[in-house]
Formats: sequence, structure tokens, C-alpha cells
Amino acid sequence: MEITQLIEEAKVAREKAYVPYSKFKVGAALLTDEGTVIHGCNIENAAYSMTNCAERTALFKAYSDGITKFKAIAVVADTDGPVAPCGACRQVISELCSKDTKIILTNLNGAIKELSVEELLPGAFSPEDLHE
Ligand SMILES: O=c1ccn([C@H]2C[C@H](O)[C@@H](CO)O2)c(=O)[nH]1
Ligand SMILES: [Zn+2]
Repeated sequence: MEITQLIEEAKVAREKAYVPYSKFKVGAALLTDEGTVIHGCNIENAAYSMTNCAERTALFKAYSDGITKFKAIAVVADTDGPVAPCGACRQVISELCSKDTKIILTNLNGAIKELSVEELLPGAFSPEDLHE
């Protein structure tokens, strides 16, 4: 699947966002190694800190179905430039994606920024750091 097509999938995912508080819709689309696409959107809560971002929704959906290998993840929001994932998502992406998963950050105006996982969060805390 082309990256442009994956970005369209992220836009479809974005329409499912549950954002009564921020009104800021975000969509994510994960391209699995098998070639399937898994959607994620942000889901907010009246207890604001319970909010789950689109990127983490997509990854948690995939892992909970036993799918753990991804070629790419596209993220889209109505931002001026390519959307900037929050720190929590950068940390989770660093661990749950492989080092060669492409991170595609976009907006509704066609801005596109492609990053590696290392570029998304240089020097991330990782499972190896837990070893004594
Ligand atoms: O990359 C991002 C940035 C923000 N949000 C969500 C969290 C919250 O619902 C709203 C405003 O921060 O956007 C995401 O889902 N992904
Ligand atoms: Zn986030």
C-alpha cells in the first residue's frame, strides 16, 4: 500500500474521534506487515486525563489482537504543519513499533513529515534499560 493511501485511511479513522472537550480530532492508521490497516482515533473523557490519543488507540487495538509488526503508522490532524505526537505517544510508539517502522505525520492540507522511530524520540527509555 502506498503512503498516500495510508494517509487517507488515517483521515477516515479521524472521523471517529470522540472529542467533546477539545473538539480536536486526530486519526491514525497502522499498516501491518501482512498489509492490513488498523485505525485509531482519540477518545476523550470528562475526567480529562483519561484521554487516549489516536496513535495509542491504534497500537493498543493491534496488540490486543496479537498483531505486533508494522510497516508504517500515519497520523493526521487539522494542524498548521504535520501533527506532533505527544510525549506519551512517542514513548509508546518507540516500544511497540519496530525500529524500521515509518512514522508519517500529516495534516489536512497535505503537509507530510516522515520520521524514523529514533527520530521521533531520540534516546527513548526502552525495555533494555530495565536490566540491572
Ligand atoms: O498526536 C496527537 C496529539 C493530540 N491528540 C489528542 C489528545 C486530545 O484528545 C486532543 C487534544 O490534545 O488531541 C492525539 O490523539 N494525538
Ligand atoms: Zn499522544
